[in-house]
This record gives sequence, structure tokens and C-alpha cells, in this order.
Amino acid sequence: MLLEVDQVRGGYGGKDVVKGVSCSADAGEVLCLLGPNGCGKTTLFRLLLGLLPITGGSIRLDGQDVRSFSPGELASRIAYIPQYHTPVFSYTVLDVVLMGRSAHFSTFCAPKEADRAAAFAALEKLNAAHLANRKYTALSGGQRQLVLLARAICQSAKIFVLDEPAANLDYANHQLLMEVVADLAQKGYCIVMSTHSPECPASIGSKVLLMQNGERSAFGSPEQVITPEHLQAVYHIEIDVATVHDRYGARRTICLPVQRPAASF
Ligand SMILES: Nc1ncnc2c1ncn2[C@@H]1O[C@H](COP(=O)(O)OP(=O)(O)OP(=O)(O)O)[C@@H](O)[C@H]1O
Repeated sequence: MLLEVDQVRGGYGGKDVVKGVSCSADAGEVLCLLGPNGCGKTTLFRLLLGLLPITGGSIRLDGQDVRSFSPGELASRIAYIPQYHTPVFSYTVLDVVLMGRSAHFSTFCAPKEADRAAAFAALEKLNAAHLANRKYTALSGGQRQLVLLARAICQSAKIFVLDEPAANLDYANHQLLMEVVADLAQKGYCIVMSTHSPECPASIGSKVLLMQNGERSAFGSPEQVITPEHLQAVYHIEIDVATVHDRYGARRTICLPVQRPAASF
């Protein structure tokens, strides 16, 4: 198993926010983290990335405890796209994407033509090549998300950790992101992403970790986890889960918060 999270605990200032969570994901899988605001999704990512100390349990990559990796070793294994990213310098978009290639050239070496081509190809894949010469600082939040995803693609890490990657994306770019994530999984990458849309794991998630108050509420396939009972248990609202087919016959799951008739209030 590529990623194994076993009863992991950790948090801030000596207080555990993530309290004994277990889950796993292998190469070629998409693991979606779902749960209410403040339930601990980002904190779990920080534990995985070695940004916070693990106070109990363990996280293993390819069977090896993450605590045994140096920051550089972890960075070459995990590409992280944070929820918010405020750059200090006004690099061009192509330079930001090229930074993902830095593990592939030595400190005093300039990127080669092949590195530039790889960076440009990653932008093209995300329909963002037209942004290549723009200042990164002058982009919208959604455009920055696409650029950071291109940088992660260039990094060639085995695991992608995406913290609410769709938060700032418009409808079309949201769909593009889902397709890119599915494509990356198909190519053998392991994607771990948080989302606030229960429909997202239903359409691309191989596995879903549903969290509540820092604990695991449910873990399994989307069919096992995305049910009215599980969703109601963490969101405390009634939610219908239905299956529909799109115009090409593909089976899709939709989640509908139940709108009670006015008279019942
Ligand atoms: N730097 C910090 N110091 C102290 N507490 C923090 C810090 N960052 C987050 N927390 C707390 O830890 C808890 C979990 O936060 P976390 O960001 O992991 O939640 P989340 O599930 O990612 O939320 P959201 O869906 O809103 O992004 C919250 O109660 C939050 O207030």
C-alpha cells in the first residue's frame, strides 16, 4: 500500500485535533476527504506532509514511516497544493511551474529546454498555456489553482495532496480538474484531496474518508460512504442521494439537501 494512515493523532499547541484516524490509498486511487468545516482535513494533510508532529499512531509511505523522511525526501514523494497560496515574489506563471522541476536539476543549474517544455506541456494540459508569461501575483484564485496543479504535475511525485482544489474554480474548470485528477489516477498516481462536495467522490473517488470532529466517521468506497445516513450524521441535515444517467449513459450520483415544504417549519 502506498499510503497507510493508522490511528494517527496530532494538532496544535499540545491539543490533538485529529484523533486516531485511519485510512489508506494505493497508486492509481483517488482518496477524497469529506467533512464539515473545521473537522480536521487540512490538519491531517499537515501531519502527512510532516508540517505538524504526529503525537500518536503512524503514517507510512511505501511501508516507511513519514517521520523517517527528510523534508526534501518528502517533497520528492508528495506534491502539495494548498488551499491558499500567496507568493512573495512576482514570478511569471512559467517560472512558478518550473519550480516543480527543481528536483530534476541541480542547485546551480539553469532549467534546460526539456524542463521548460515539460512546464509548458503541464500548463497546456490544464488549458492554461495562455497564462505562461503572466505574473503569478496578478492571477485570480482559480487561475492560481490551475498553475499550482501544473507545478505539481511537473514535480513527478507519486502522491498528489490537493486541499480543496476546486474551491475557486468555475463550473468548466471544476469539470476539467475532475478529468485531470481521474487521468492522473489512471496513470498510476495516488491523489488525496479534500472537498466539500459529496458528489465529487461519487464521480471520481476510489475511496472516501468522511470525518467529523477530528475522527473517522466512515471510510470506504463512494457507494459505501455517500449515503443519506452517513451524510446526515455529520452535516445534520437531510440529504437525498440519487443516481442519474448523463446523455452518454454514464451513471452519476447526485446529492440533494432536502428542502422541506414551508408548512412543516
Ligand atoms: N494553526 C492552528 N492553530 C490552532 N488551531 C488550528 C490551526 N489551524 C487549524 N486549527 C483548528 O483545527 C481544527 C481543524 O482545522 P482544519 O483546518 O484541519 O479543518 P478543515 O476540515 O480543513 O476545515 P475547512 O473545511 O473549513 O477547511 C479547527 O478547529 C481549527 O480551528
